[in-house]
Parts: sequence; structure tokens; C-alpha cells
Amino acid sequence: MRVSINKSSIKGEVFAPPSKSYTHRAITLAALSEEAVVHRPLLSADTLATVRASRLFGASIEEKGDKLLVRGMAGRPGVPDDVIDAANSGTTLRFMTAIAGLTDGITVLTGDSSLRTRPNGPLLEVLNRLGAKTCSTRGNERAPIVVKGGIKGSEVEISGSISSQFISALLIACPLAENSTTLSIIGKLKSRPYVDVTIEMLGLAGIKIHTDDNNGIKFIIPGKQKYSLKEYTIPGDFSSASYLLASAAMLDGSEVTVKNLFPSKQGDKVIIDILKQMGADITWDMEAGIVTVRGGRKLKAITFDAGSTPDLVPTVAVLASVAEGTSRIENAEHVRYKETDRLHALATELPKMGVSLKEEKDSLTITGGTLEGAEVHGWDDHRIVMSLAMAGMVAGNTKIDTTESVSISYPDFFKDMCSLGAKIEEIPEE
Ligand SMILES: O=C(O)C1=C[C@@H](OP(=O)(O)O)[C@@H](O)[C@H](O)C1
Ligand SMILES: C=C(OP(=O)(O)O)C(=O)O
Repeated sequence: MRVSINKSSIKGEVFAPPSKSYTHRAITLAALSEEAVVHRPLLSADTLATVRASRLFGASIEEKGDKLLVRGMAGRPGVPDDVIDAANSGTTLRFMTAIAGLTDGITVLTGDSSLRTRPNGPLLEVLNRLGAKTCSTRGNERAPIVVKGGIKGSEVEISGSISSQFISALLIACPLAENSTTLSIIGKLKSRPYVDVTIEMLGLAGIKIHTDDNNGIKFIIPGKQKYSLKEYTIPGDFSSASYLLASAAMLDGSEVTVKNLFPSKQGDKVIIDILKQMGADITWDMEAGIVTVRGGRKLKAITFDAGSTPDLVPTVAVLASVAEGTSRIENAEHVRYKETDRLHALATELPKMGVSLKEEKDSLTITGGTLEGAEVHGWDDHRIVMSLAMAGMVAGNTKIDTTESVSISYPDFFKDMCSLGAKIEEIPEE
């Protein structure tokens, strides 16, 4: 799908979509429990991949109104009847690979052409050390992956520099192993807030994890535990909301209120501090869960460390493109291992709109200026598409392709933007 975008200002109220990360975890943990209800889940292409995978391991999941009713596998995942297709979702692939390590048989996991390029080496290596047998069919640590179950628990080390999803996956699977596991993180742990979200949700499901933060990070995971999630309501998603809030801040004449944004362990809530630091007119009523942004102020450049919050990089790159001065997005090498190499995608597309940008191994340096309309490529990547849409509303006269990819995390993105008055139209197929 392609859209054309003209200069816009946006006004009104929207409800932030439910969190993708919390939804993945709630479904997975409910599926490992006996019976649970997930209220207000995000139903998007990625979270539906987690639903399908959980069903293949033996959970029954029924959609009823705004709820998912889950009859789980009570800690005993079965051998799937079919290949698990995680589609475009890294979270699904990593979580389900670790769960496959608990079965009595063999599981095959794969995904779309993007997911089949993403790294899994450290996760596969640790699963082998824990007693499973894993291999990548092409011998390159990418999906397709084959896992023969058998994890028992042990002392293992894992790199924290590629993806926190490996650690979340092990934190979810290891409590069901026979023995306890000690997981030591080598180097700095990137995307740490996502691990904190996992541990928060595990706590709600009755699972105990001990975190030792002295002298590096170590997680101690007792074995033979029991999952007992009962009921959970998914909070709003700050990563998805970032496109609404940042657009309102950049567009003159805008005034947008986003509801359903309560304080949360989500790292991406720092988008509010980022916008404040850049000089935007933004207020957050934490008790009411309401963020209000008024556009029109000139934004200032920023230095942004992306270590903990990689998904904000496309949003911040576009903000930096219109800000006064030179911004730096640093500590961002892990952003290259997403649906696309997002540093390279941004470094390719934003200059088409007149942005002065330098790409280095783990950083982008962006000098703000006037954005020009252009035909840009969305790279089949939801976050690249949504951030380019923000830039298009500033520049006008912009066309973006592969826009159907917003279905991965924010299926109503264009509907919500248009309800606020954004001038975005679908271009009919030729
Ligand atoms: O665990 C999660 O829910 C996620 C972790 C992050 O990935 P990495 O840990 O690979 O950086 C993030 O980019 C992704 O969108 C969601
Ligand atoms: C990287 C993302 O998700 P995942 O790793 O689950 O594909 C994302 O949503 O930006």
C-alpha cells in the first residue's frame, strides 16, 4: 500500500493503542498458566503470531469482545503439530524458541524474509548449554531454527549487546526447568527496560526471579515453578504514542491529547522527557494517564542515548530533522538488528527529504533544517513508515510505500492520524 501526505496540523483526542510488549508477555504467560483472561490486548500482526504459536504449544485462546480467554498448557508445552511461523515478530521467535526447549520433542520455527535475517546466536548457544539441542537450518544462527527440547537449568552466560529478547525468553522458559538457572549478562545489557517488563509480568504470574545487580547483572531463576497468571489489562503503548506526540510537537497549530498513558516500566515513556528537553509544550497528568502536546514551538537539538530505548530511534531521528542545531543519536548499534537495519533505513530515506545526516556504526548525527516533500521507501518496517509519515506531515507532498506494515504494531495508525485531521490519503493501486 502507498499513501500520499500533505502538510497537516493535528487536533483532538486519541486513546493510545495497547502495548505490544505487554501483550506478547501476557499471552505467553497466560498460555503457560492454567486459565487466564487478557483484557484489552493489542491485536496486531506481531501479537497474533504469538497467539498462533501459543496455540501450537497447546494453549486454547479465544477472542471475546475486548478480551482473550486463555486455557493454558499449565507449564507443559506440547510438541507443535506444525512449524511455528513467527512472521515478522522478533519477540515471538525468541520467546517461542526458548519455550520449545521445554518440550519432549522437536519444534521448527521460522518467519518472514525480514525475521530470517535477524540474529539468534546467543540464545541458541545458551539453550544448548541448558540441555536443549538447537540448530539453524542454514548454519547461520538465523531462522529457520530447529529445537529439540530438554532444558534442565544450569549456570550460563549470555551477551547483552544484541537483543534483550534472548534474556526475556530465558527468564520465561527457565522457571519450568527441573533445576535452577543462573544467567549472567556479559557486557552492558541493551534494551534493559524490556527485561524489567518481563520480570514485572513474571511476578504477576507467580514466578520468582532474583536479580543481582552488583558486579554486572545476574538473574537467578529457581526451577520447578508454576505459572499462575489469572487476569491482566494491557496498558497503553508509549512507542506507538511517540508518533502522535512527536507529530503534534512538530506541527504548527496542533493540539493533541493522548489518553491511556499511565506510568509504566516501558522505557519508551522517555519520549515525554525527550520532547520536554527539545522544548516542546507537553504536559503529562500521570494520575489520569493523559498527555497533552501543543505544536508551534521551535524544537532544539538533542543528544539521545538509544541503549535502553531502541524503538524510539526513528521518532527521534525525525524530530532531530526539524530541530535547531545538530542532534546525536548514540549507542544505537542494536537498532540495526530490527525488522530492517533502521539506522541505515533512516540514513537512506531522510536525506531524500533534504535532511543532513551522517551514519556511523552505532550513531546518527542529524542537523535540523527544512524538510522537503519526496517519494520515500518505508522498507516494509512499521516504525520507518510511521516516522516517515511524521516527516511527510511537516514537508507535505510526500509519498510513502509499504505502509501496510503499520499492522505490525499499530494497525489503526493512519485511521487515528486522519481522525486528528492529518492529510493522508491512500494511493489507489495502478
Ligand atoms: O522484548 C520486547 O518486547 C522488545 C524488545 C526490544 O528488542 P531488543 O531487545 O532486541 O532491542 C524492542 O526493540 C522490541 O520492539 C520489543
Ligand atoms: C523490533 C521490534 O519488534 P520485534 O523485535 O518483536 O520484531 C519493533 O516493534 O520495533
